[in-house]
Amino acid sequence: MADPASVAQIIDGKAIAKAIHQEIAEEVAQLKEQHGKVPGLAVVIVGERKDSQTYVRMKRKACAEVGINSINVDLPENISQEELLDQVLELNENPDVHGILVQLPLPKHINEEAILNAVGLDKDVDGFHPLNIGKLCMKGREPSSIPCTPKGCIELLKRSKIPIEKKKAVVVGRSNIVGMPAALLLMKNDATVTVVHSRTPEPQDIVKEADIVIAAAGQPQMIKRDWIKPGAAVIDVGTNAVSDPSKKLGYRIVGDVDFEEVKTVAGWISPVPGGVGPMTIAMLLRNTVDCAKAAFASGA
Ligand SMILES: Nc1nc2c(c(=O)[nH]1)N[C@@H](CN(C=O)c1ccc(C(=O)N[C@@H](CCC(=O)O)C(=O)O)cc1)CN2
Repeated sequence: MADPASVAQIIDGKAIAKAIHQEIAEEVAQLKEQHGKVPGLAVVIVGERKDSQTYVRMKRKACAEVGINSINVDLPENISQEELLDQVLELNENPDVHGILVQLPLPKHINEEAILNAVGLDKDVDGFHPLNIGKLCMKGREPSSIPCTPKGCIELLKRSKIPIEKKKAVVVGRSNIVGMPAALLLMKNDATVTVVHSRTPEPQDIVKEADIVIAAAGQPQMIKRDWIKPGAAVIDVGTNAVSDPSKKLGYRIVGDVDFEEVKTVAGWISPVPGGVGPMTIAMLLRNTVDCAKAAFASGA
């Protein structure tokens, strides 16, 4: 039985995201008053993947709730590379669109890199354009947008008053959309950062040294109690569906962290669901409003 005195503080991502939605709704109302127009986000989805459909529905609903105009672009699975590219180029030219989000993953026959490179820098609300990622790598450079999930992780730490500067941070996973940019962002915030991945020998020995752990490996409940330094902050990015016949859908979502075990040793822990996921969407709204503000300021 866990000692209740040693149970971690739960980082309530849902509540933090709700507060951010409220802040954004107020900003959008002000923009409408000042400029007579609201930010517009094009949410592009290709195909029928159930998980992507769910995330896109959540993004469109969040836009509606805060007053952002969501421009829905639903495309068939068999769309060609050229047709998709044309859609993105058209959105780049549309003055009512301030942000373009192409839901990932794309079908296998589409060259993801070519599509993400085509999103205009000033509308890159996902922060996946190579120039934005390049600027994230460099000292003294500011990307126009920062990828939503890693930005959400940092926001969770900051709003929970967890110090980052001078701390040892370990990122588990090196994906383009989470692990790699999360490591860069932690470094920008003056943490000392190590990345462990599927080819790292004995990753638990490295994770055990961390004051801050960002788990983004895509491996259900991989991180156990004995991987974690007592008092560490553990941010779980995993969204893994595991079979659970007792659930209506036949599965449930778990993170990369064994929550029940790790909460008995960590100082802070973000749950799944209700941790980083809602922050991904809150940061998308944030990036959209920031892109719109830059466009309005430039007279667009
Ligand atoms: N273009 C992009 N594609 C993808 C991104 C992204 O940032 N940009 N990230 C992921 C998926 N994702 C957003 O698209 C995302 C994942 C999870 C959640 C979320 O709120 N999850 C809930 C649980 C939901 C459930 O029960 O299924 C939670 O954690 O509480 C939001 C967004 C891949 N693609």
